Amino acid sequence: MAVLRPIHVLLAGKQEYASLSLEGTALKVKNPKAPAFDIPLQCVVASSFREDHHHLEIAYVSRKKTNSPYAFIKLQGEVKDGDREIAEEWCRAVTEKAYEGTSISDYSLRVRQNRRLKVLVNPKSGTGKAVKTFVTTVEPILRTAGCSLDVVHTKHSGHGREIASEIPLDTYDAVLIVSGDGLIHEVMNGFALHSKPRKAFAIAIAPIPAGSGNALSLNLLGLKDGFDCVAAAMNVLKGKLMNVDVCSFTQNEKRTISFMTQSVGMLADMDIGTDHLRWMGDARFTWGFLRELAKMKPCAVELSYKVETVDKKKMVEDLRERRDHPDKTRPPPISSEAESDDLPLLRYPATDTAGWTVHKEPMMYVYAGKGPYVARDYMTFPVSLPDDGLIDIVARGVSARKELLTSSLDGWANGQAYWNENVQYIRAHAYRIKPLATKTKSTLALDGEEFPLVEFQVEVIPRLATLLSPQDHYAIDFKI
Ligand SMILES: Nc1ncnc2c1ncn2[C@@H]1O[C@H](COP(=O)(O)OP(=O)(O)OP(=O)(O)O)[C@@H](O)[C@H]1O
Repeated sequence: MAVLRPIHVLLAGKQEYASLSLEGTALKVKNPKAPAFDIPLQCVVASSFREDHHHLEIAYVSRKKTNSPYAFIKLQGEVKDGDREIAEEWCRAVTEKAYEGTSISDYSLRVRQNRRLKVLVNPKSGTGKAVKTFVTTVEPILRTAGCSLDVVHTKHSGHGREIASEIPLDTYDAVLIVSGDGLIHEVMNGFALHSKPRKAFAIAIAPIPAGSGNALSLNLLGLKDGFDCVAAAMNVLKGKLMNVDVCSFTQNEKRTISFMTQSVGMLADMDIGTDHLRWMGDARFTWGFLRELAKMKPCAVELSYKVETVDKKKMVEDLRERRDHPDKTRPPPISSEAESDDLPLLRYPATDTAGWTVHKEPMMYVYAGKGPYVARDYMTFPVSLPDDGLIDIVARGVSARKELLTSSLDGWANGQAYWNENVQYIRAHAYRIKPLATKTKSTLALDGEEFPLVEFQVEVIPRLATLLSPQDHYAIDFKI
């Protein structure tokens, strides 16, 4: 493009003009008396020119070092006389290029600039810093990018569900959840109560990690960026729409949406038993695990499942295929036009038992879910796929305390516990849990929230929910 010849700018604090030029997928900034540097276009938030002050601004995010978190930076200066007549068009072209490629052609909902966002901030999540994090870190990025924001601070437990159940359709491009996984669970269950649930689920959800576990954020952004609110804000601006499976959890004929995990046994006790320690951040899970390890209490439940595969090598192969060939292996989106507005009926009524495998031996825990991470350092489902219509189940046999300790804490951090022979890893269409002993108190955790441990069934609703994601698969840090 002709206007994208280099532009010359006197940057703040400098004596000589720097040249800014677009080279490939980056803006190159060359200062006469300082090393040149690149700003990758994918990191550019906005580029603008104010004619009255001849002032140019490039807003972008960058890391100081390879492993440091992202920071939001504004490069500002006065445009040289002679370049001013092209400055406005130059900035517009740079911004346009910075948002190019953020749509994926076969997903009809195009990612747009200036997104319209409903923002839910939970003042009580995690270490209680959600409001401050949003105002100081996230909001400036979104406003600079020209997003429109409708911000609500949740006032009580259940408030997120109420808002989501009445959310107007065709008004927001995404719902931002400045909290942890609990508020995401609420919003999805609010969508399920909406008068047009399928259409509500088509509104993308984007997490801003301000909770303690932040599993969804880890699954979308990876271990390095999963707790980085600047990276999460960039996902809000540039993330692609990713359709993901959710689970339909039925207990006493009541249906609840579970987007992440269900657990019984020691891992549920570890999660629910440390809820009052949210101020500790995710260190609470390690503390809780050690506490449960001291008790070594197996859980007495019957697990039955409609299996797809138990072949661990095959599941790794499927993961590799999905990662290496996302376009070939991604199932087509479910067209909201062709479907009814309602949620699908259950495919597996309680009477359906043919072809189900039943497992009654004592176990330390049963953990089922979608998405590799359940918390930082806890990659429980390393081979999980977002949209295969299946749920991954981990059933941990009873073993010696020492073996459980060494294989778990180390093995979960990098997912290698997957290969442990005491870990049965099942990929299923649906499963059921029936408590066998009524005297031992046991816990059921659904997306990290406590539920009564009475009989329940889980089956997958394929690709019902929509997320914003930098890539259209989970961020996979599992060595395969
Ligand atoms: N104003 C409020 N007062 C009390 N509770 C609230 C309020 N707003 C939301 N909640 C509740 O706070 C709970 C905890 O939030 P959330 O799960 O998002 O954070 P977290 O537990 O710190 O993080 P994570 O689930 O990732 O570990 C949610 O279940 C939600 O219902």
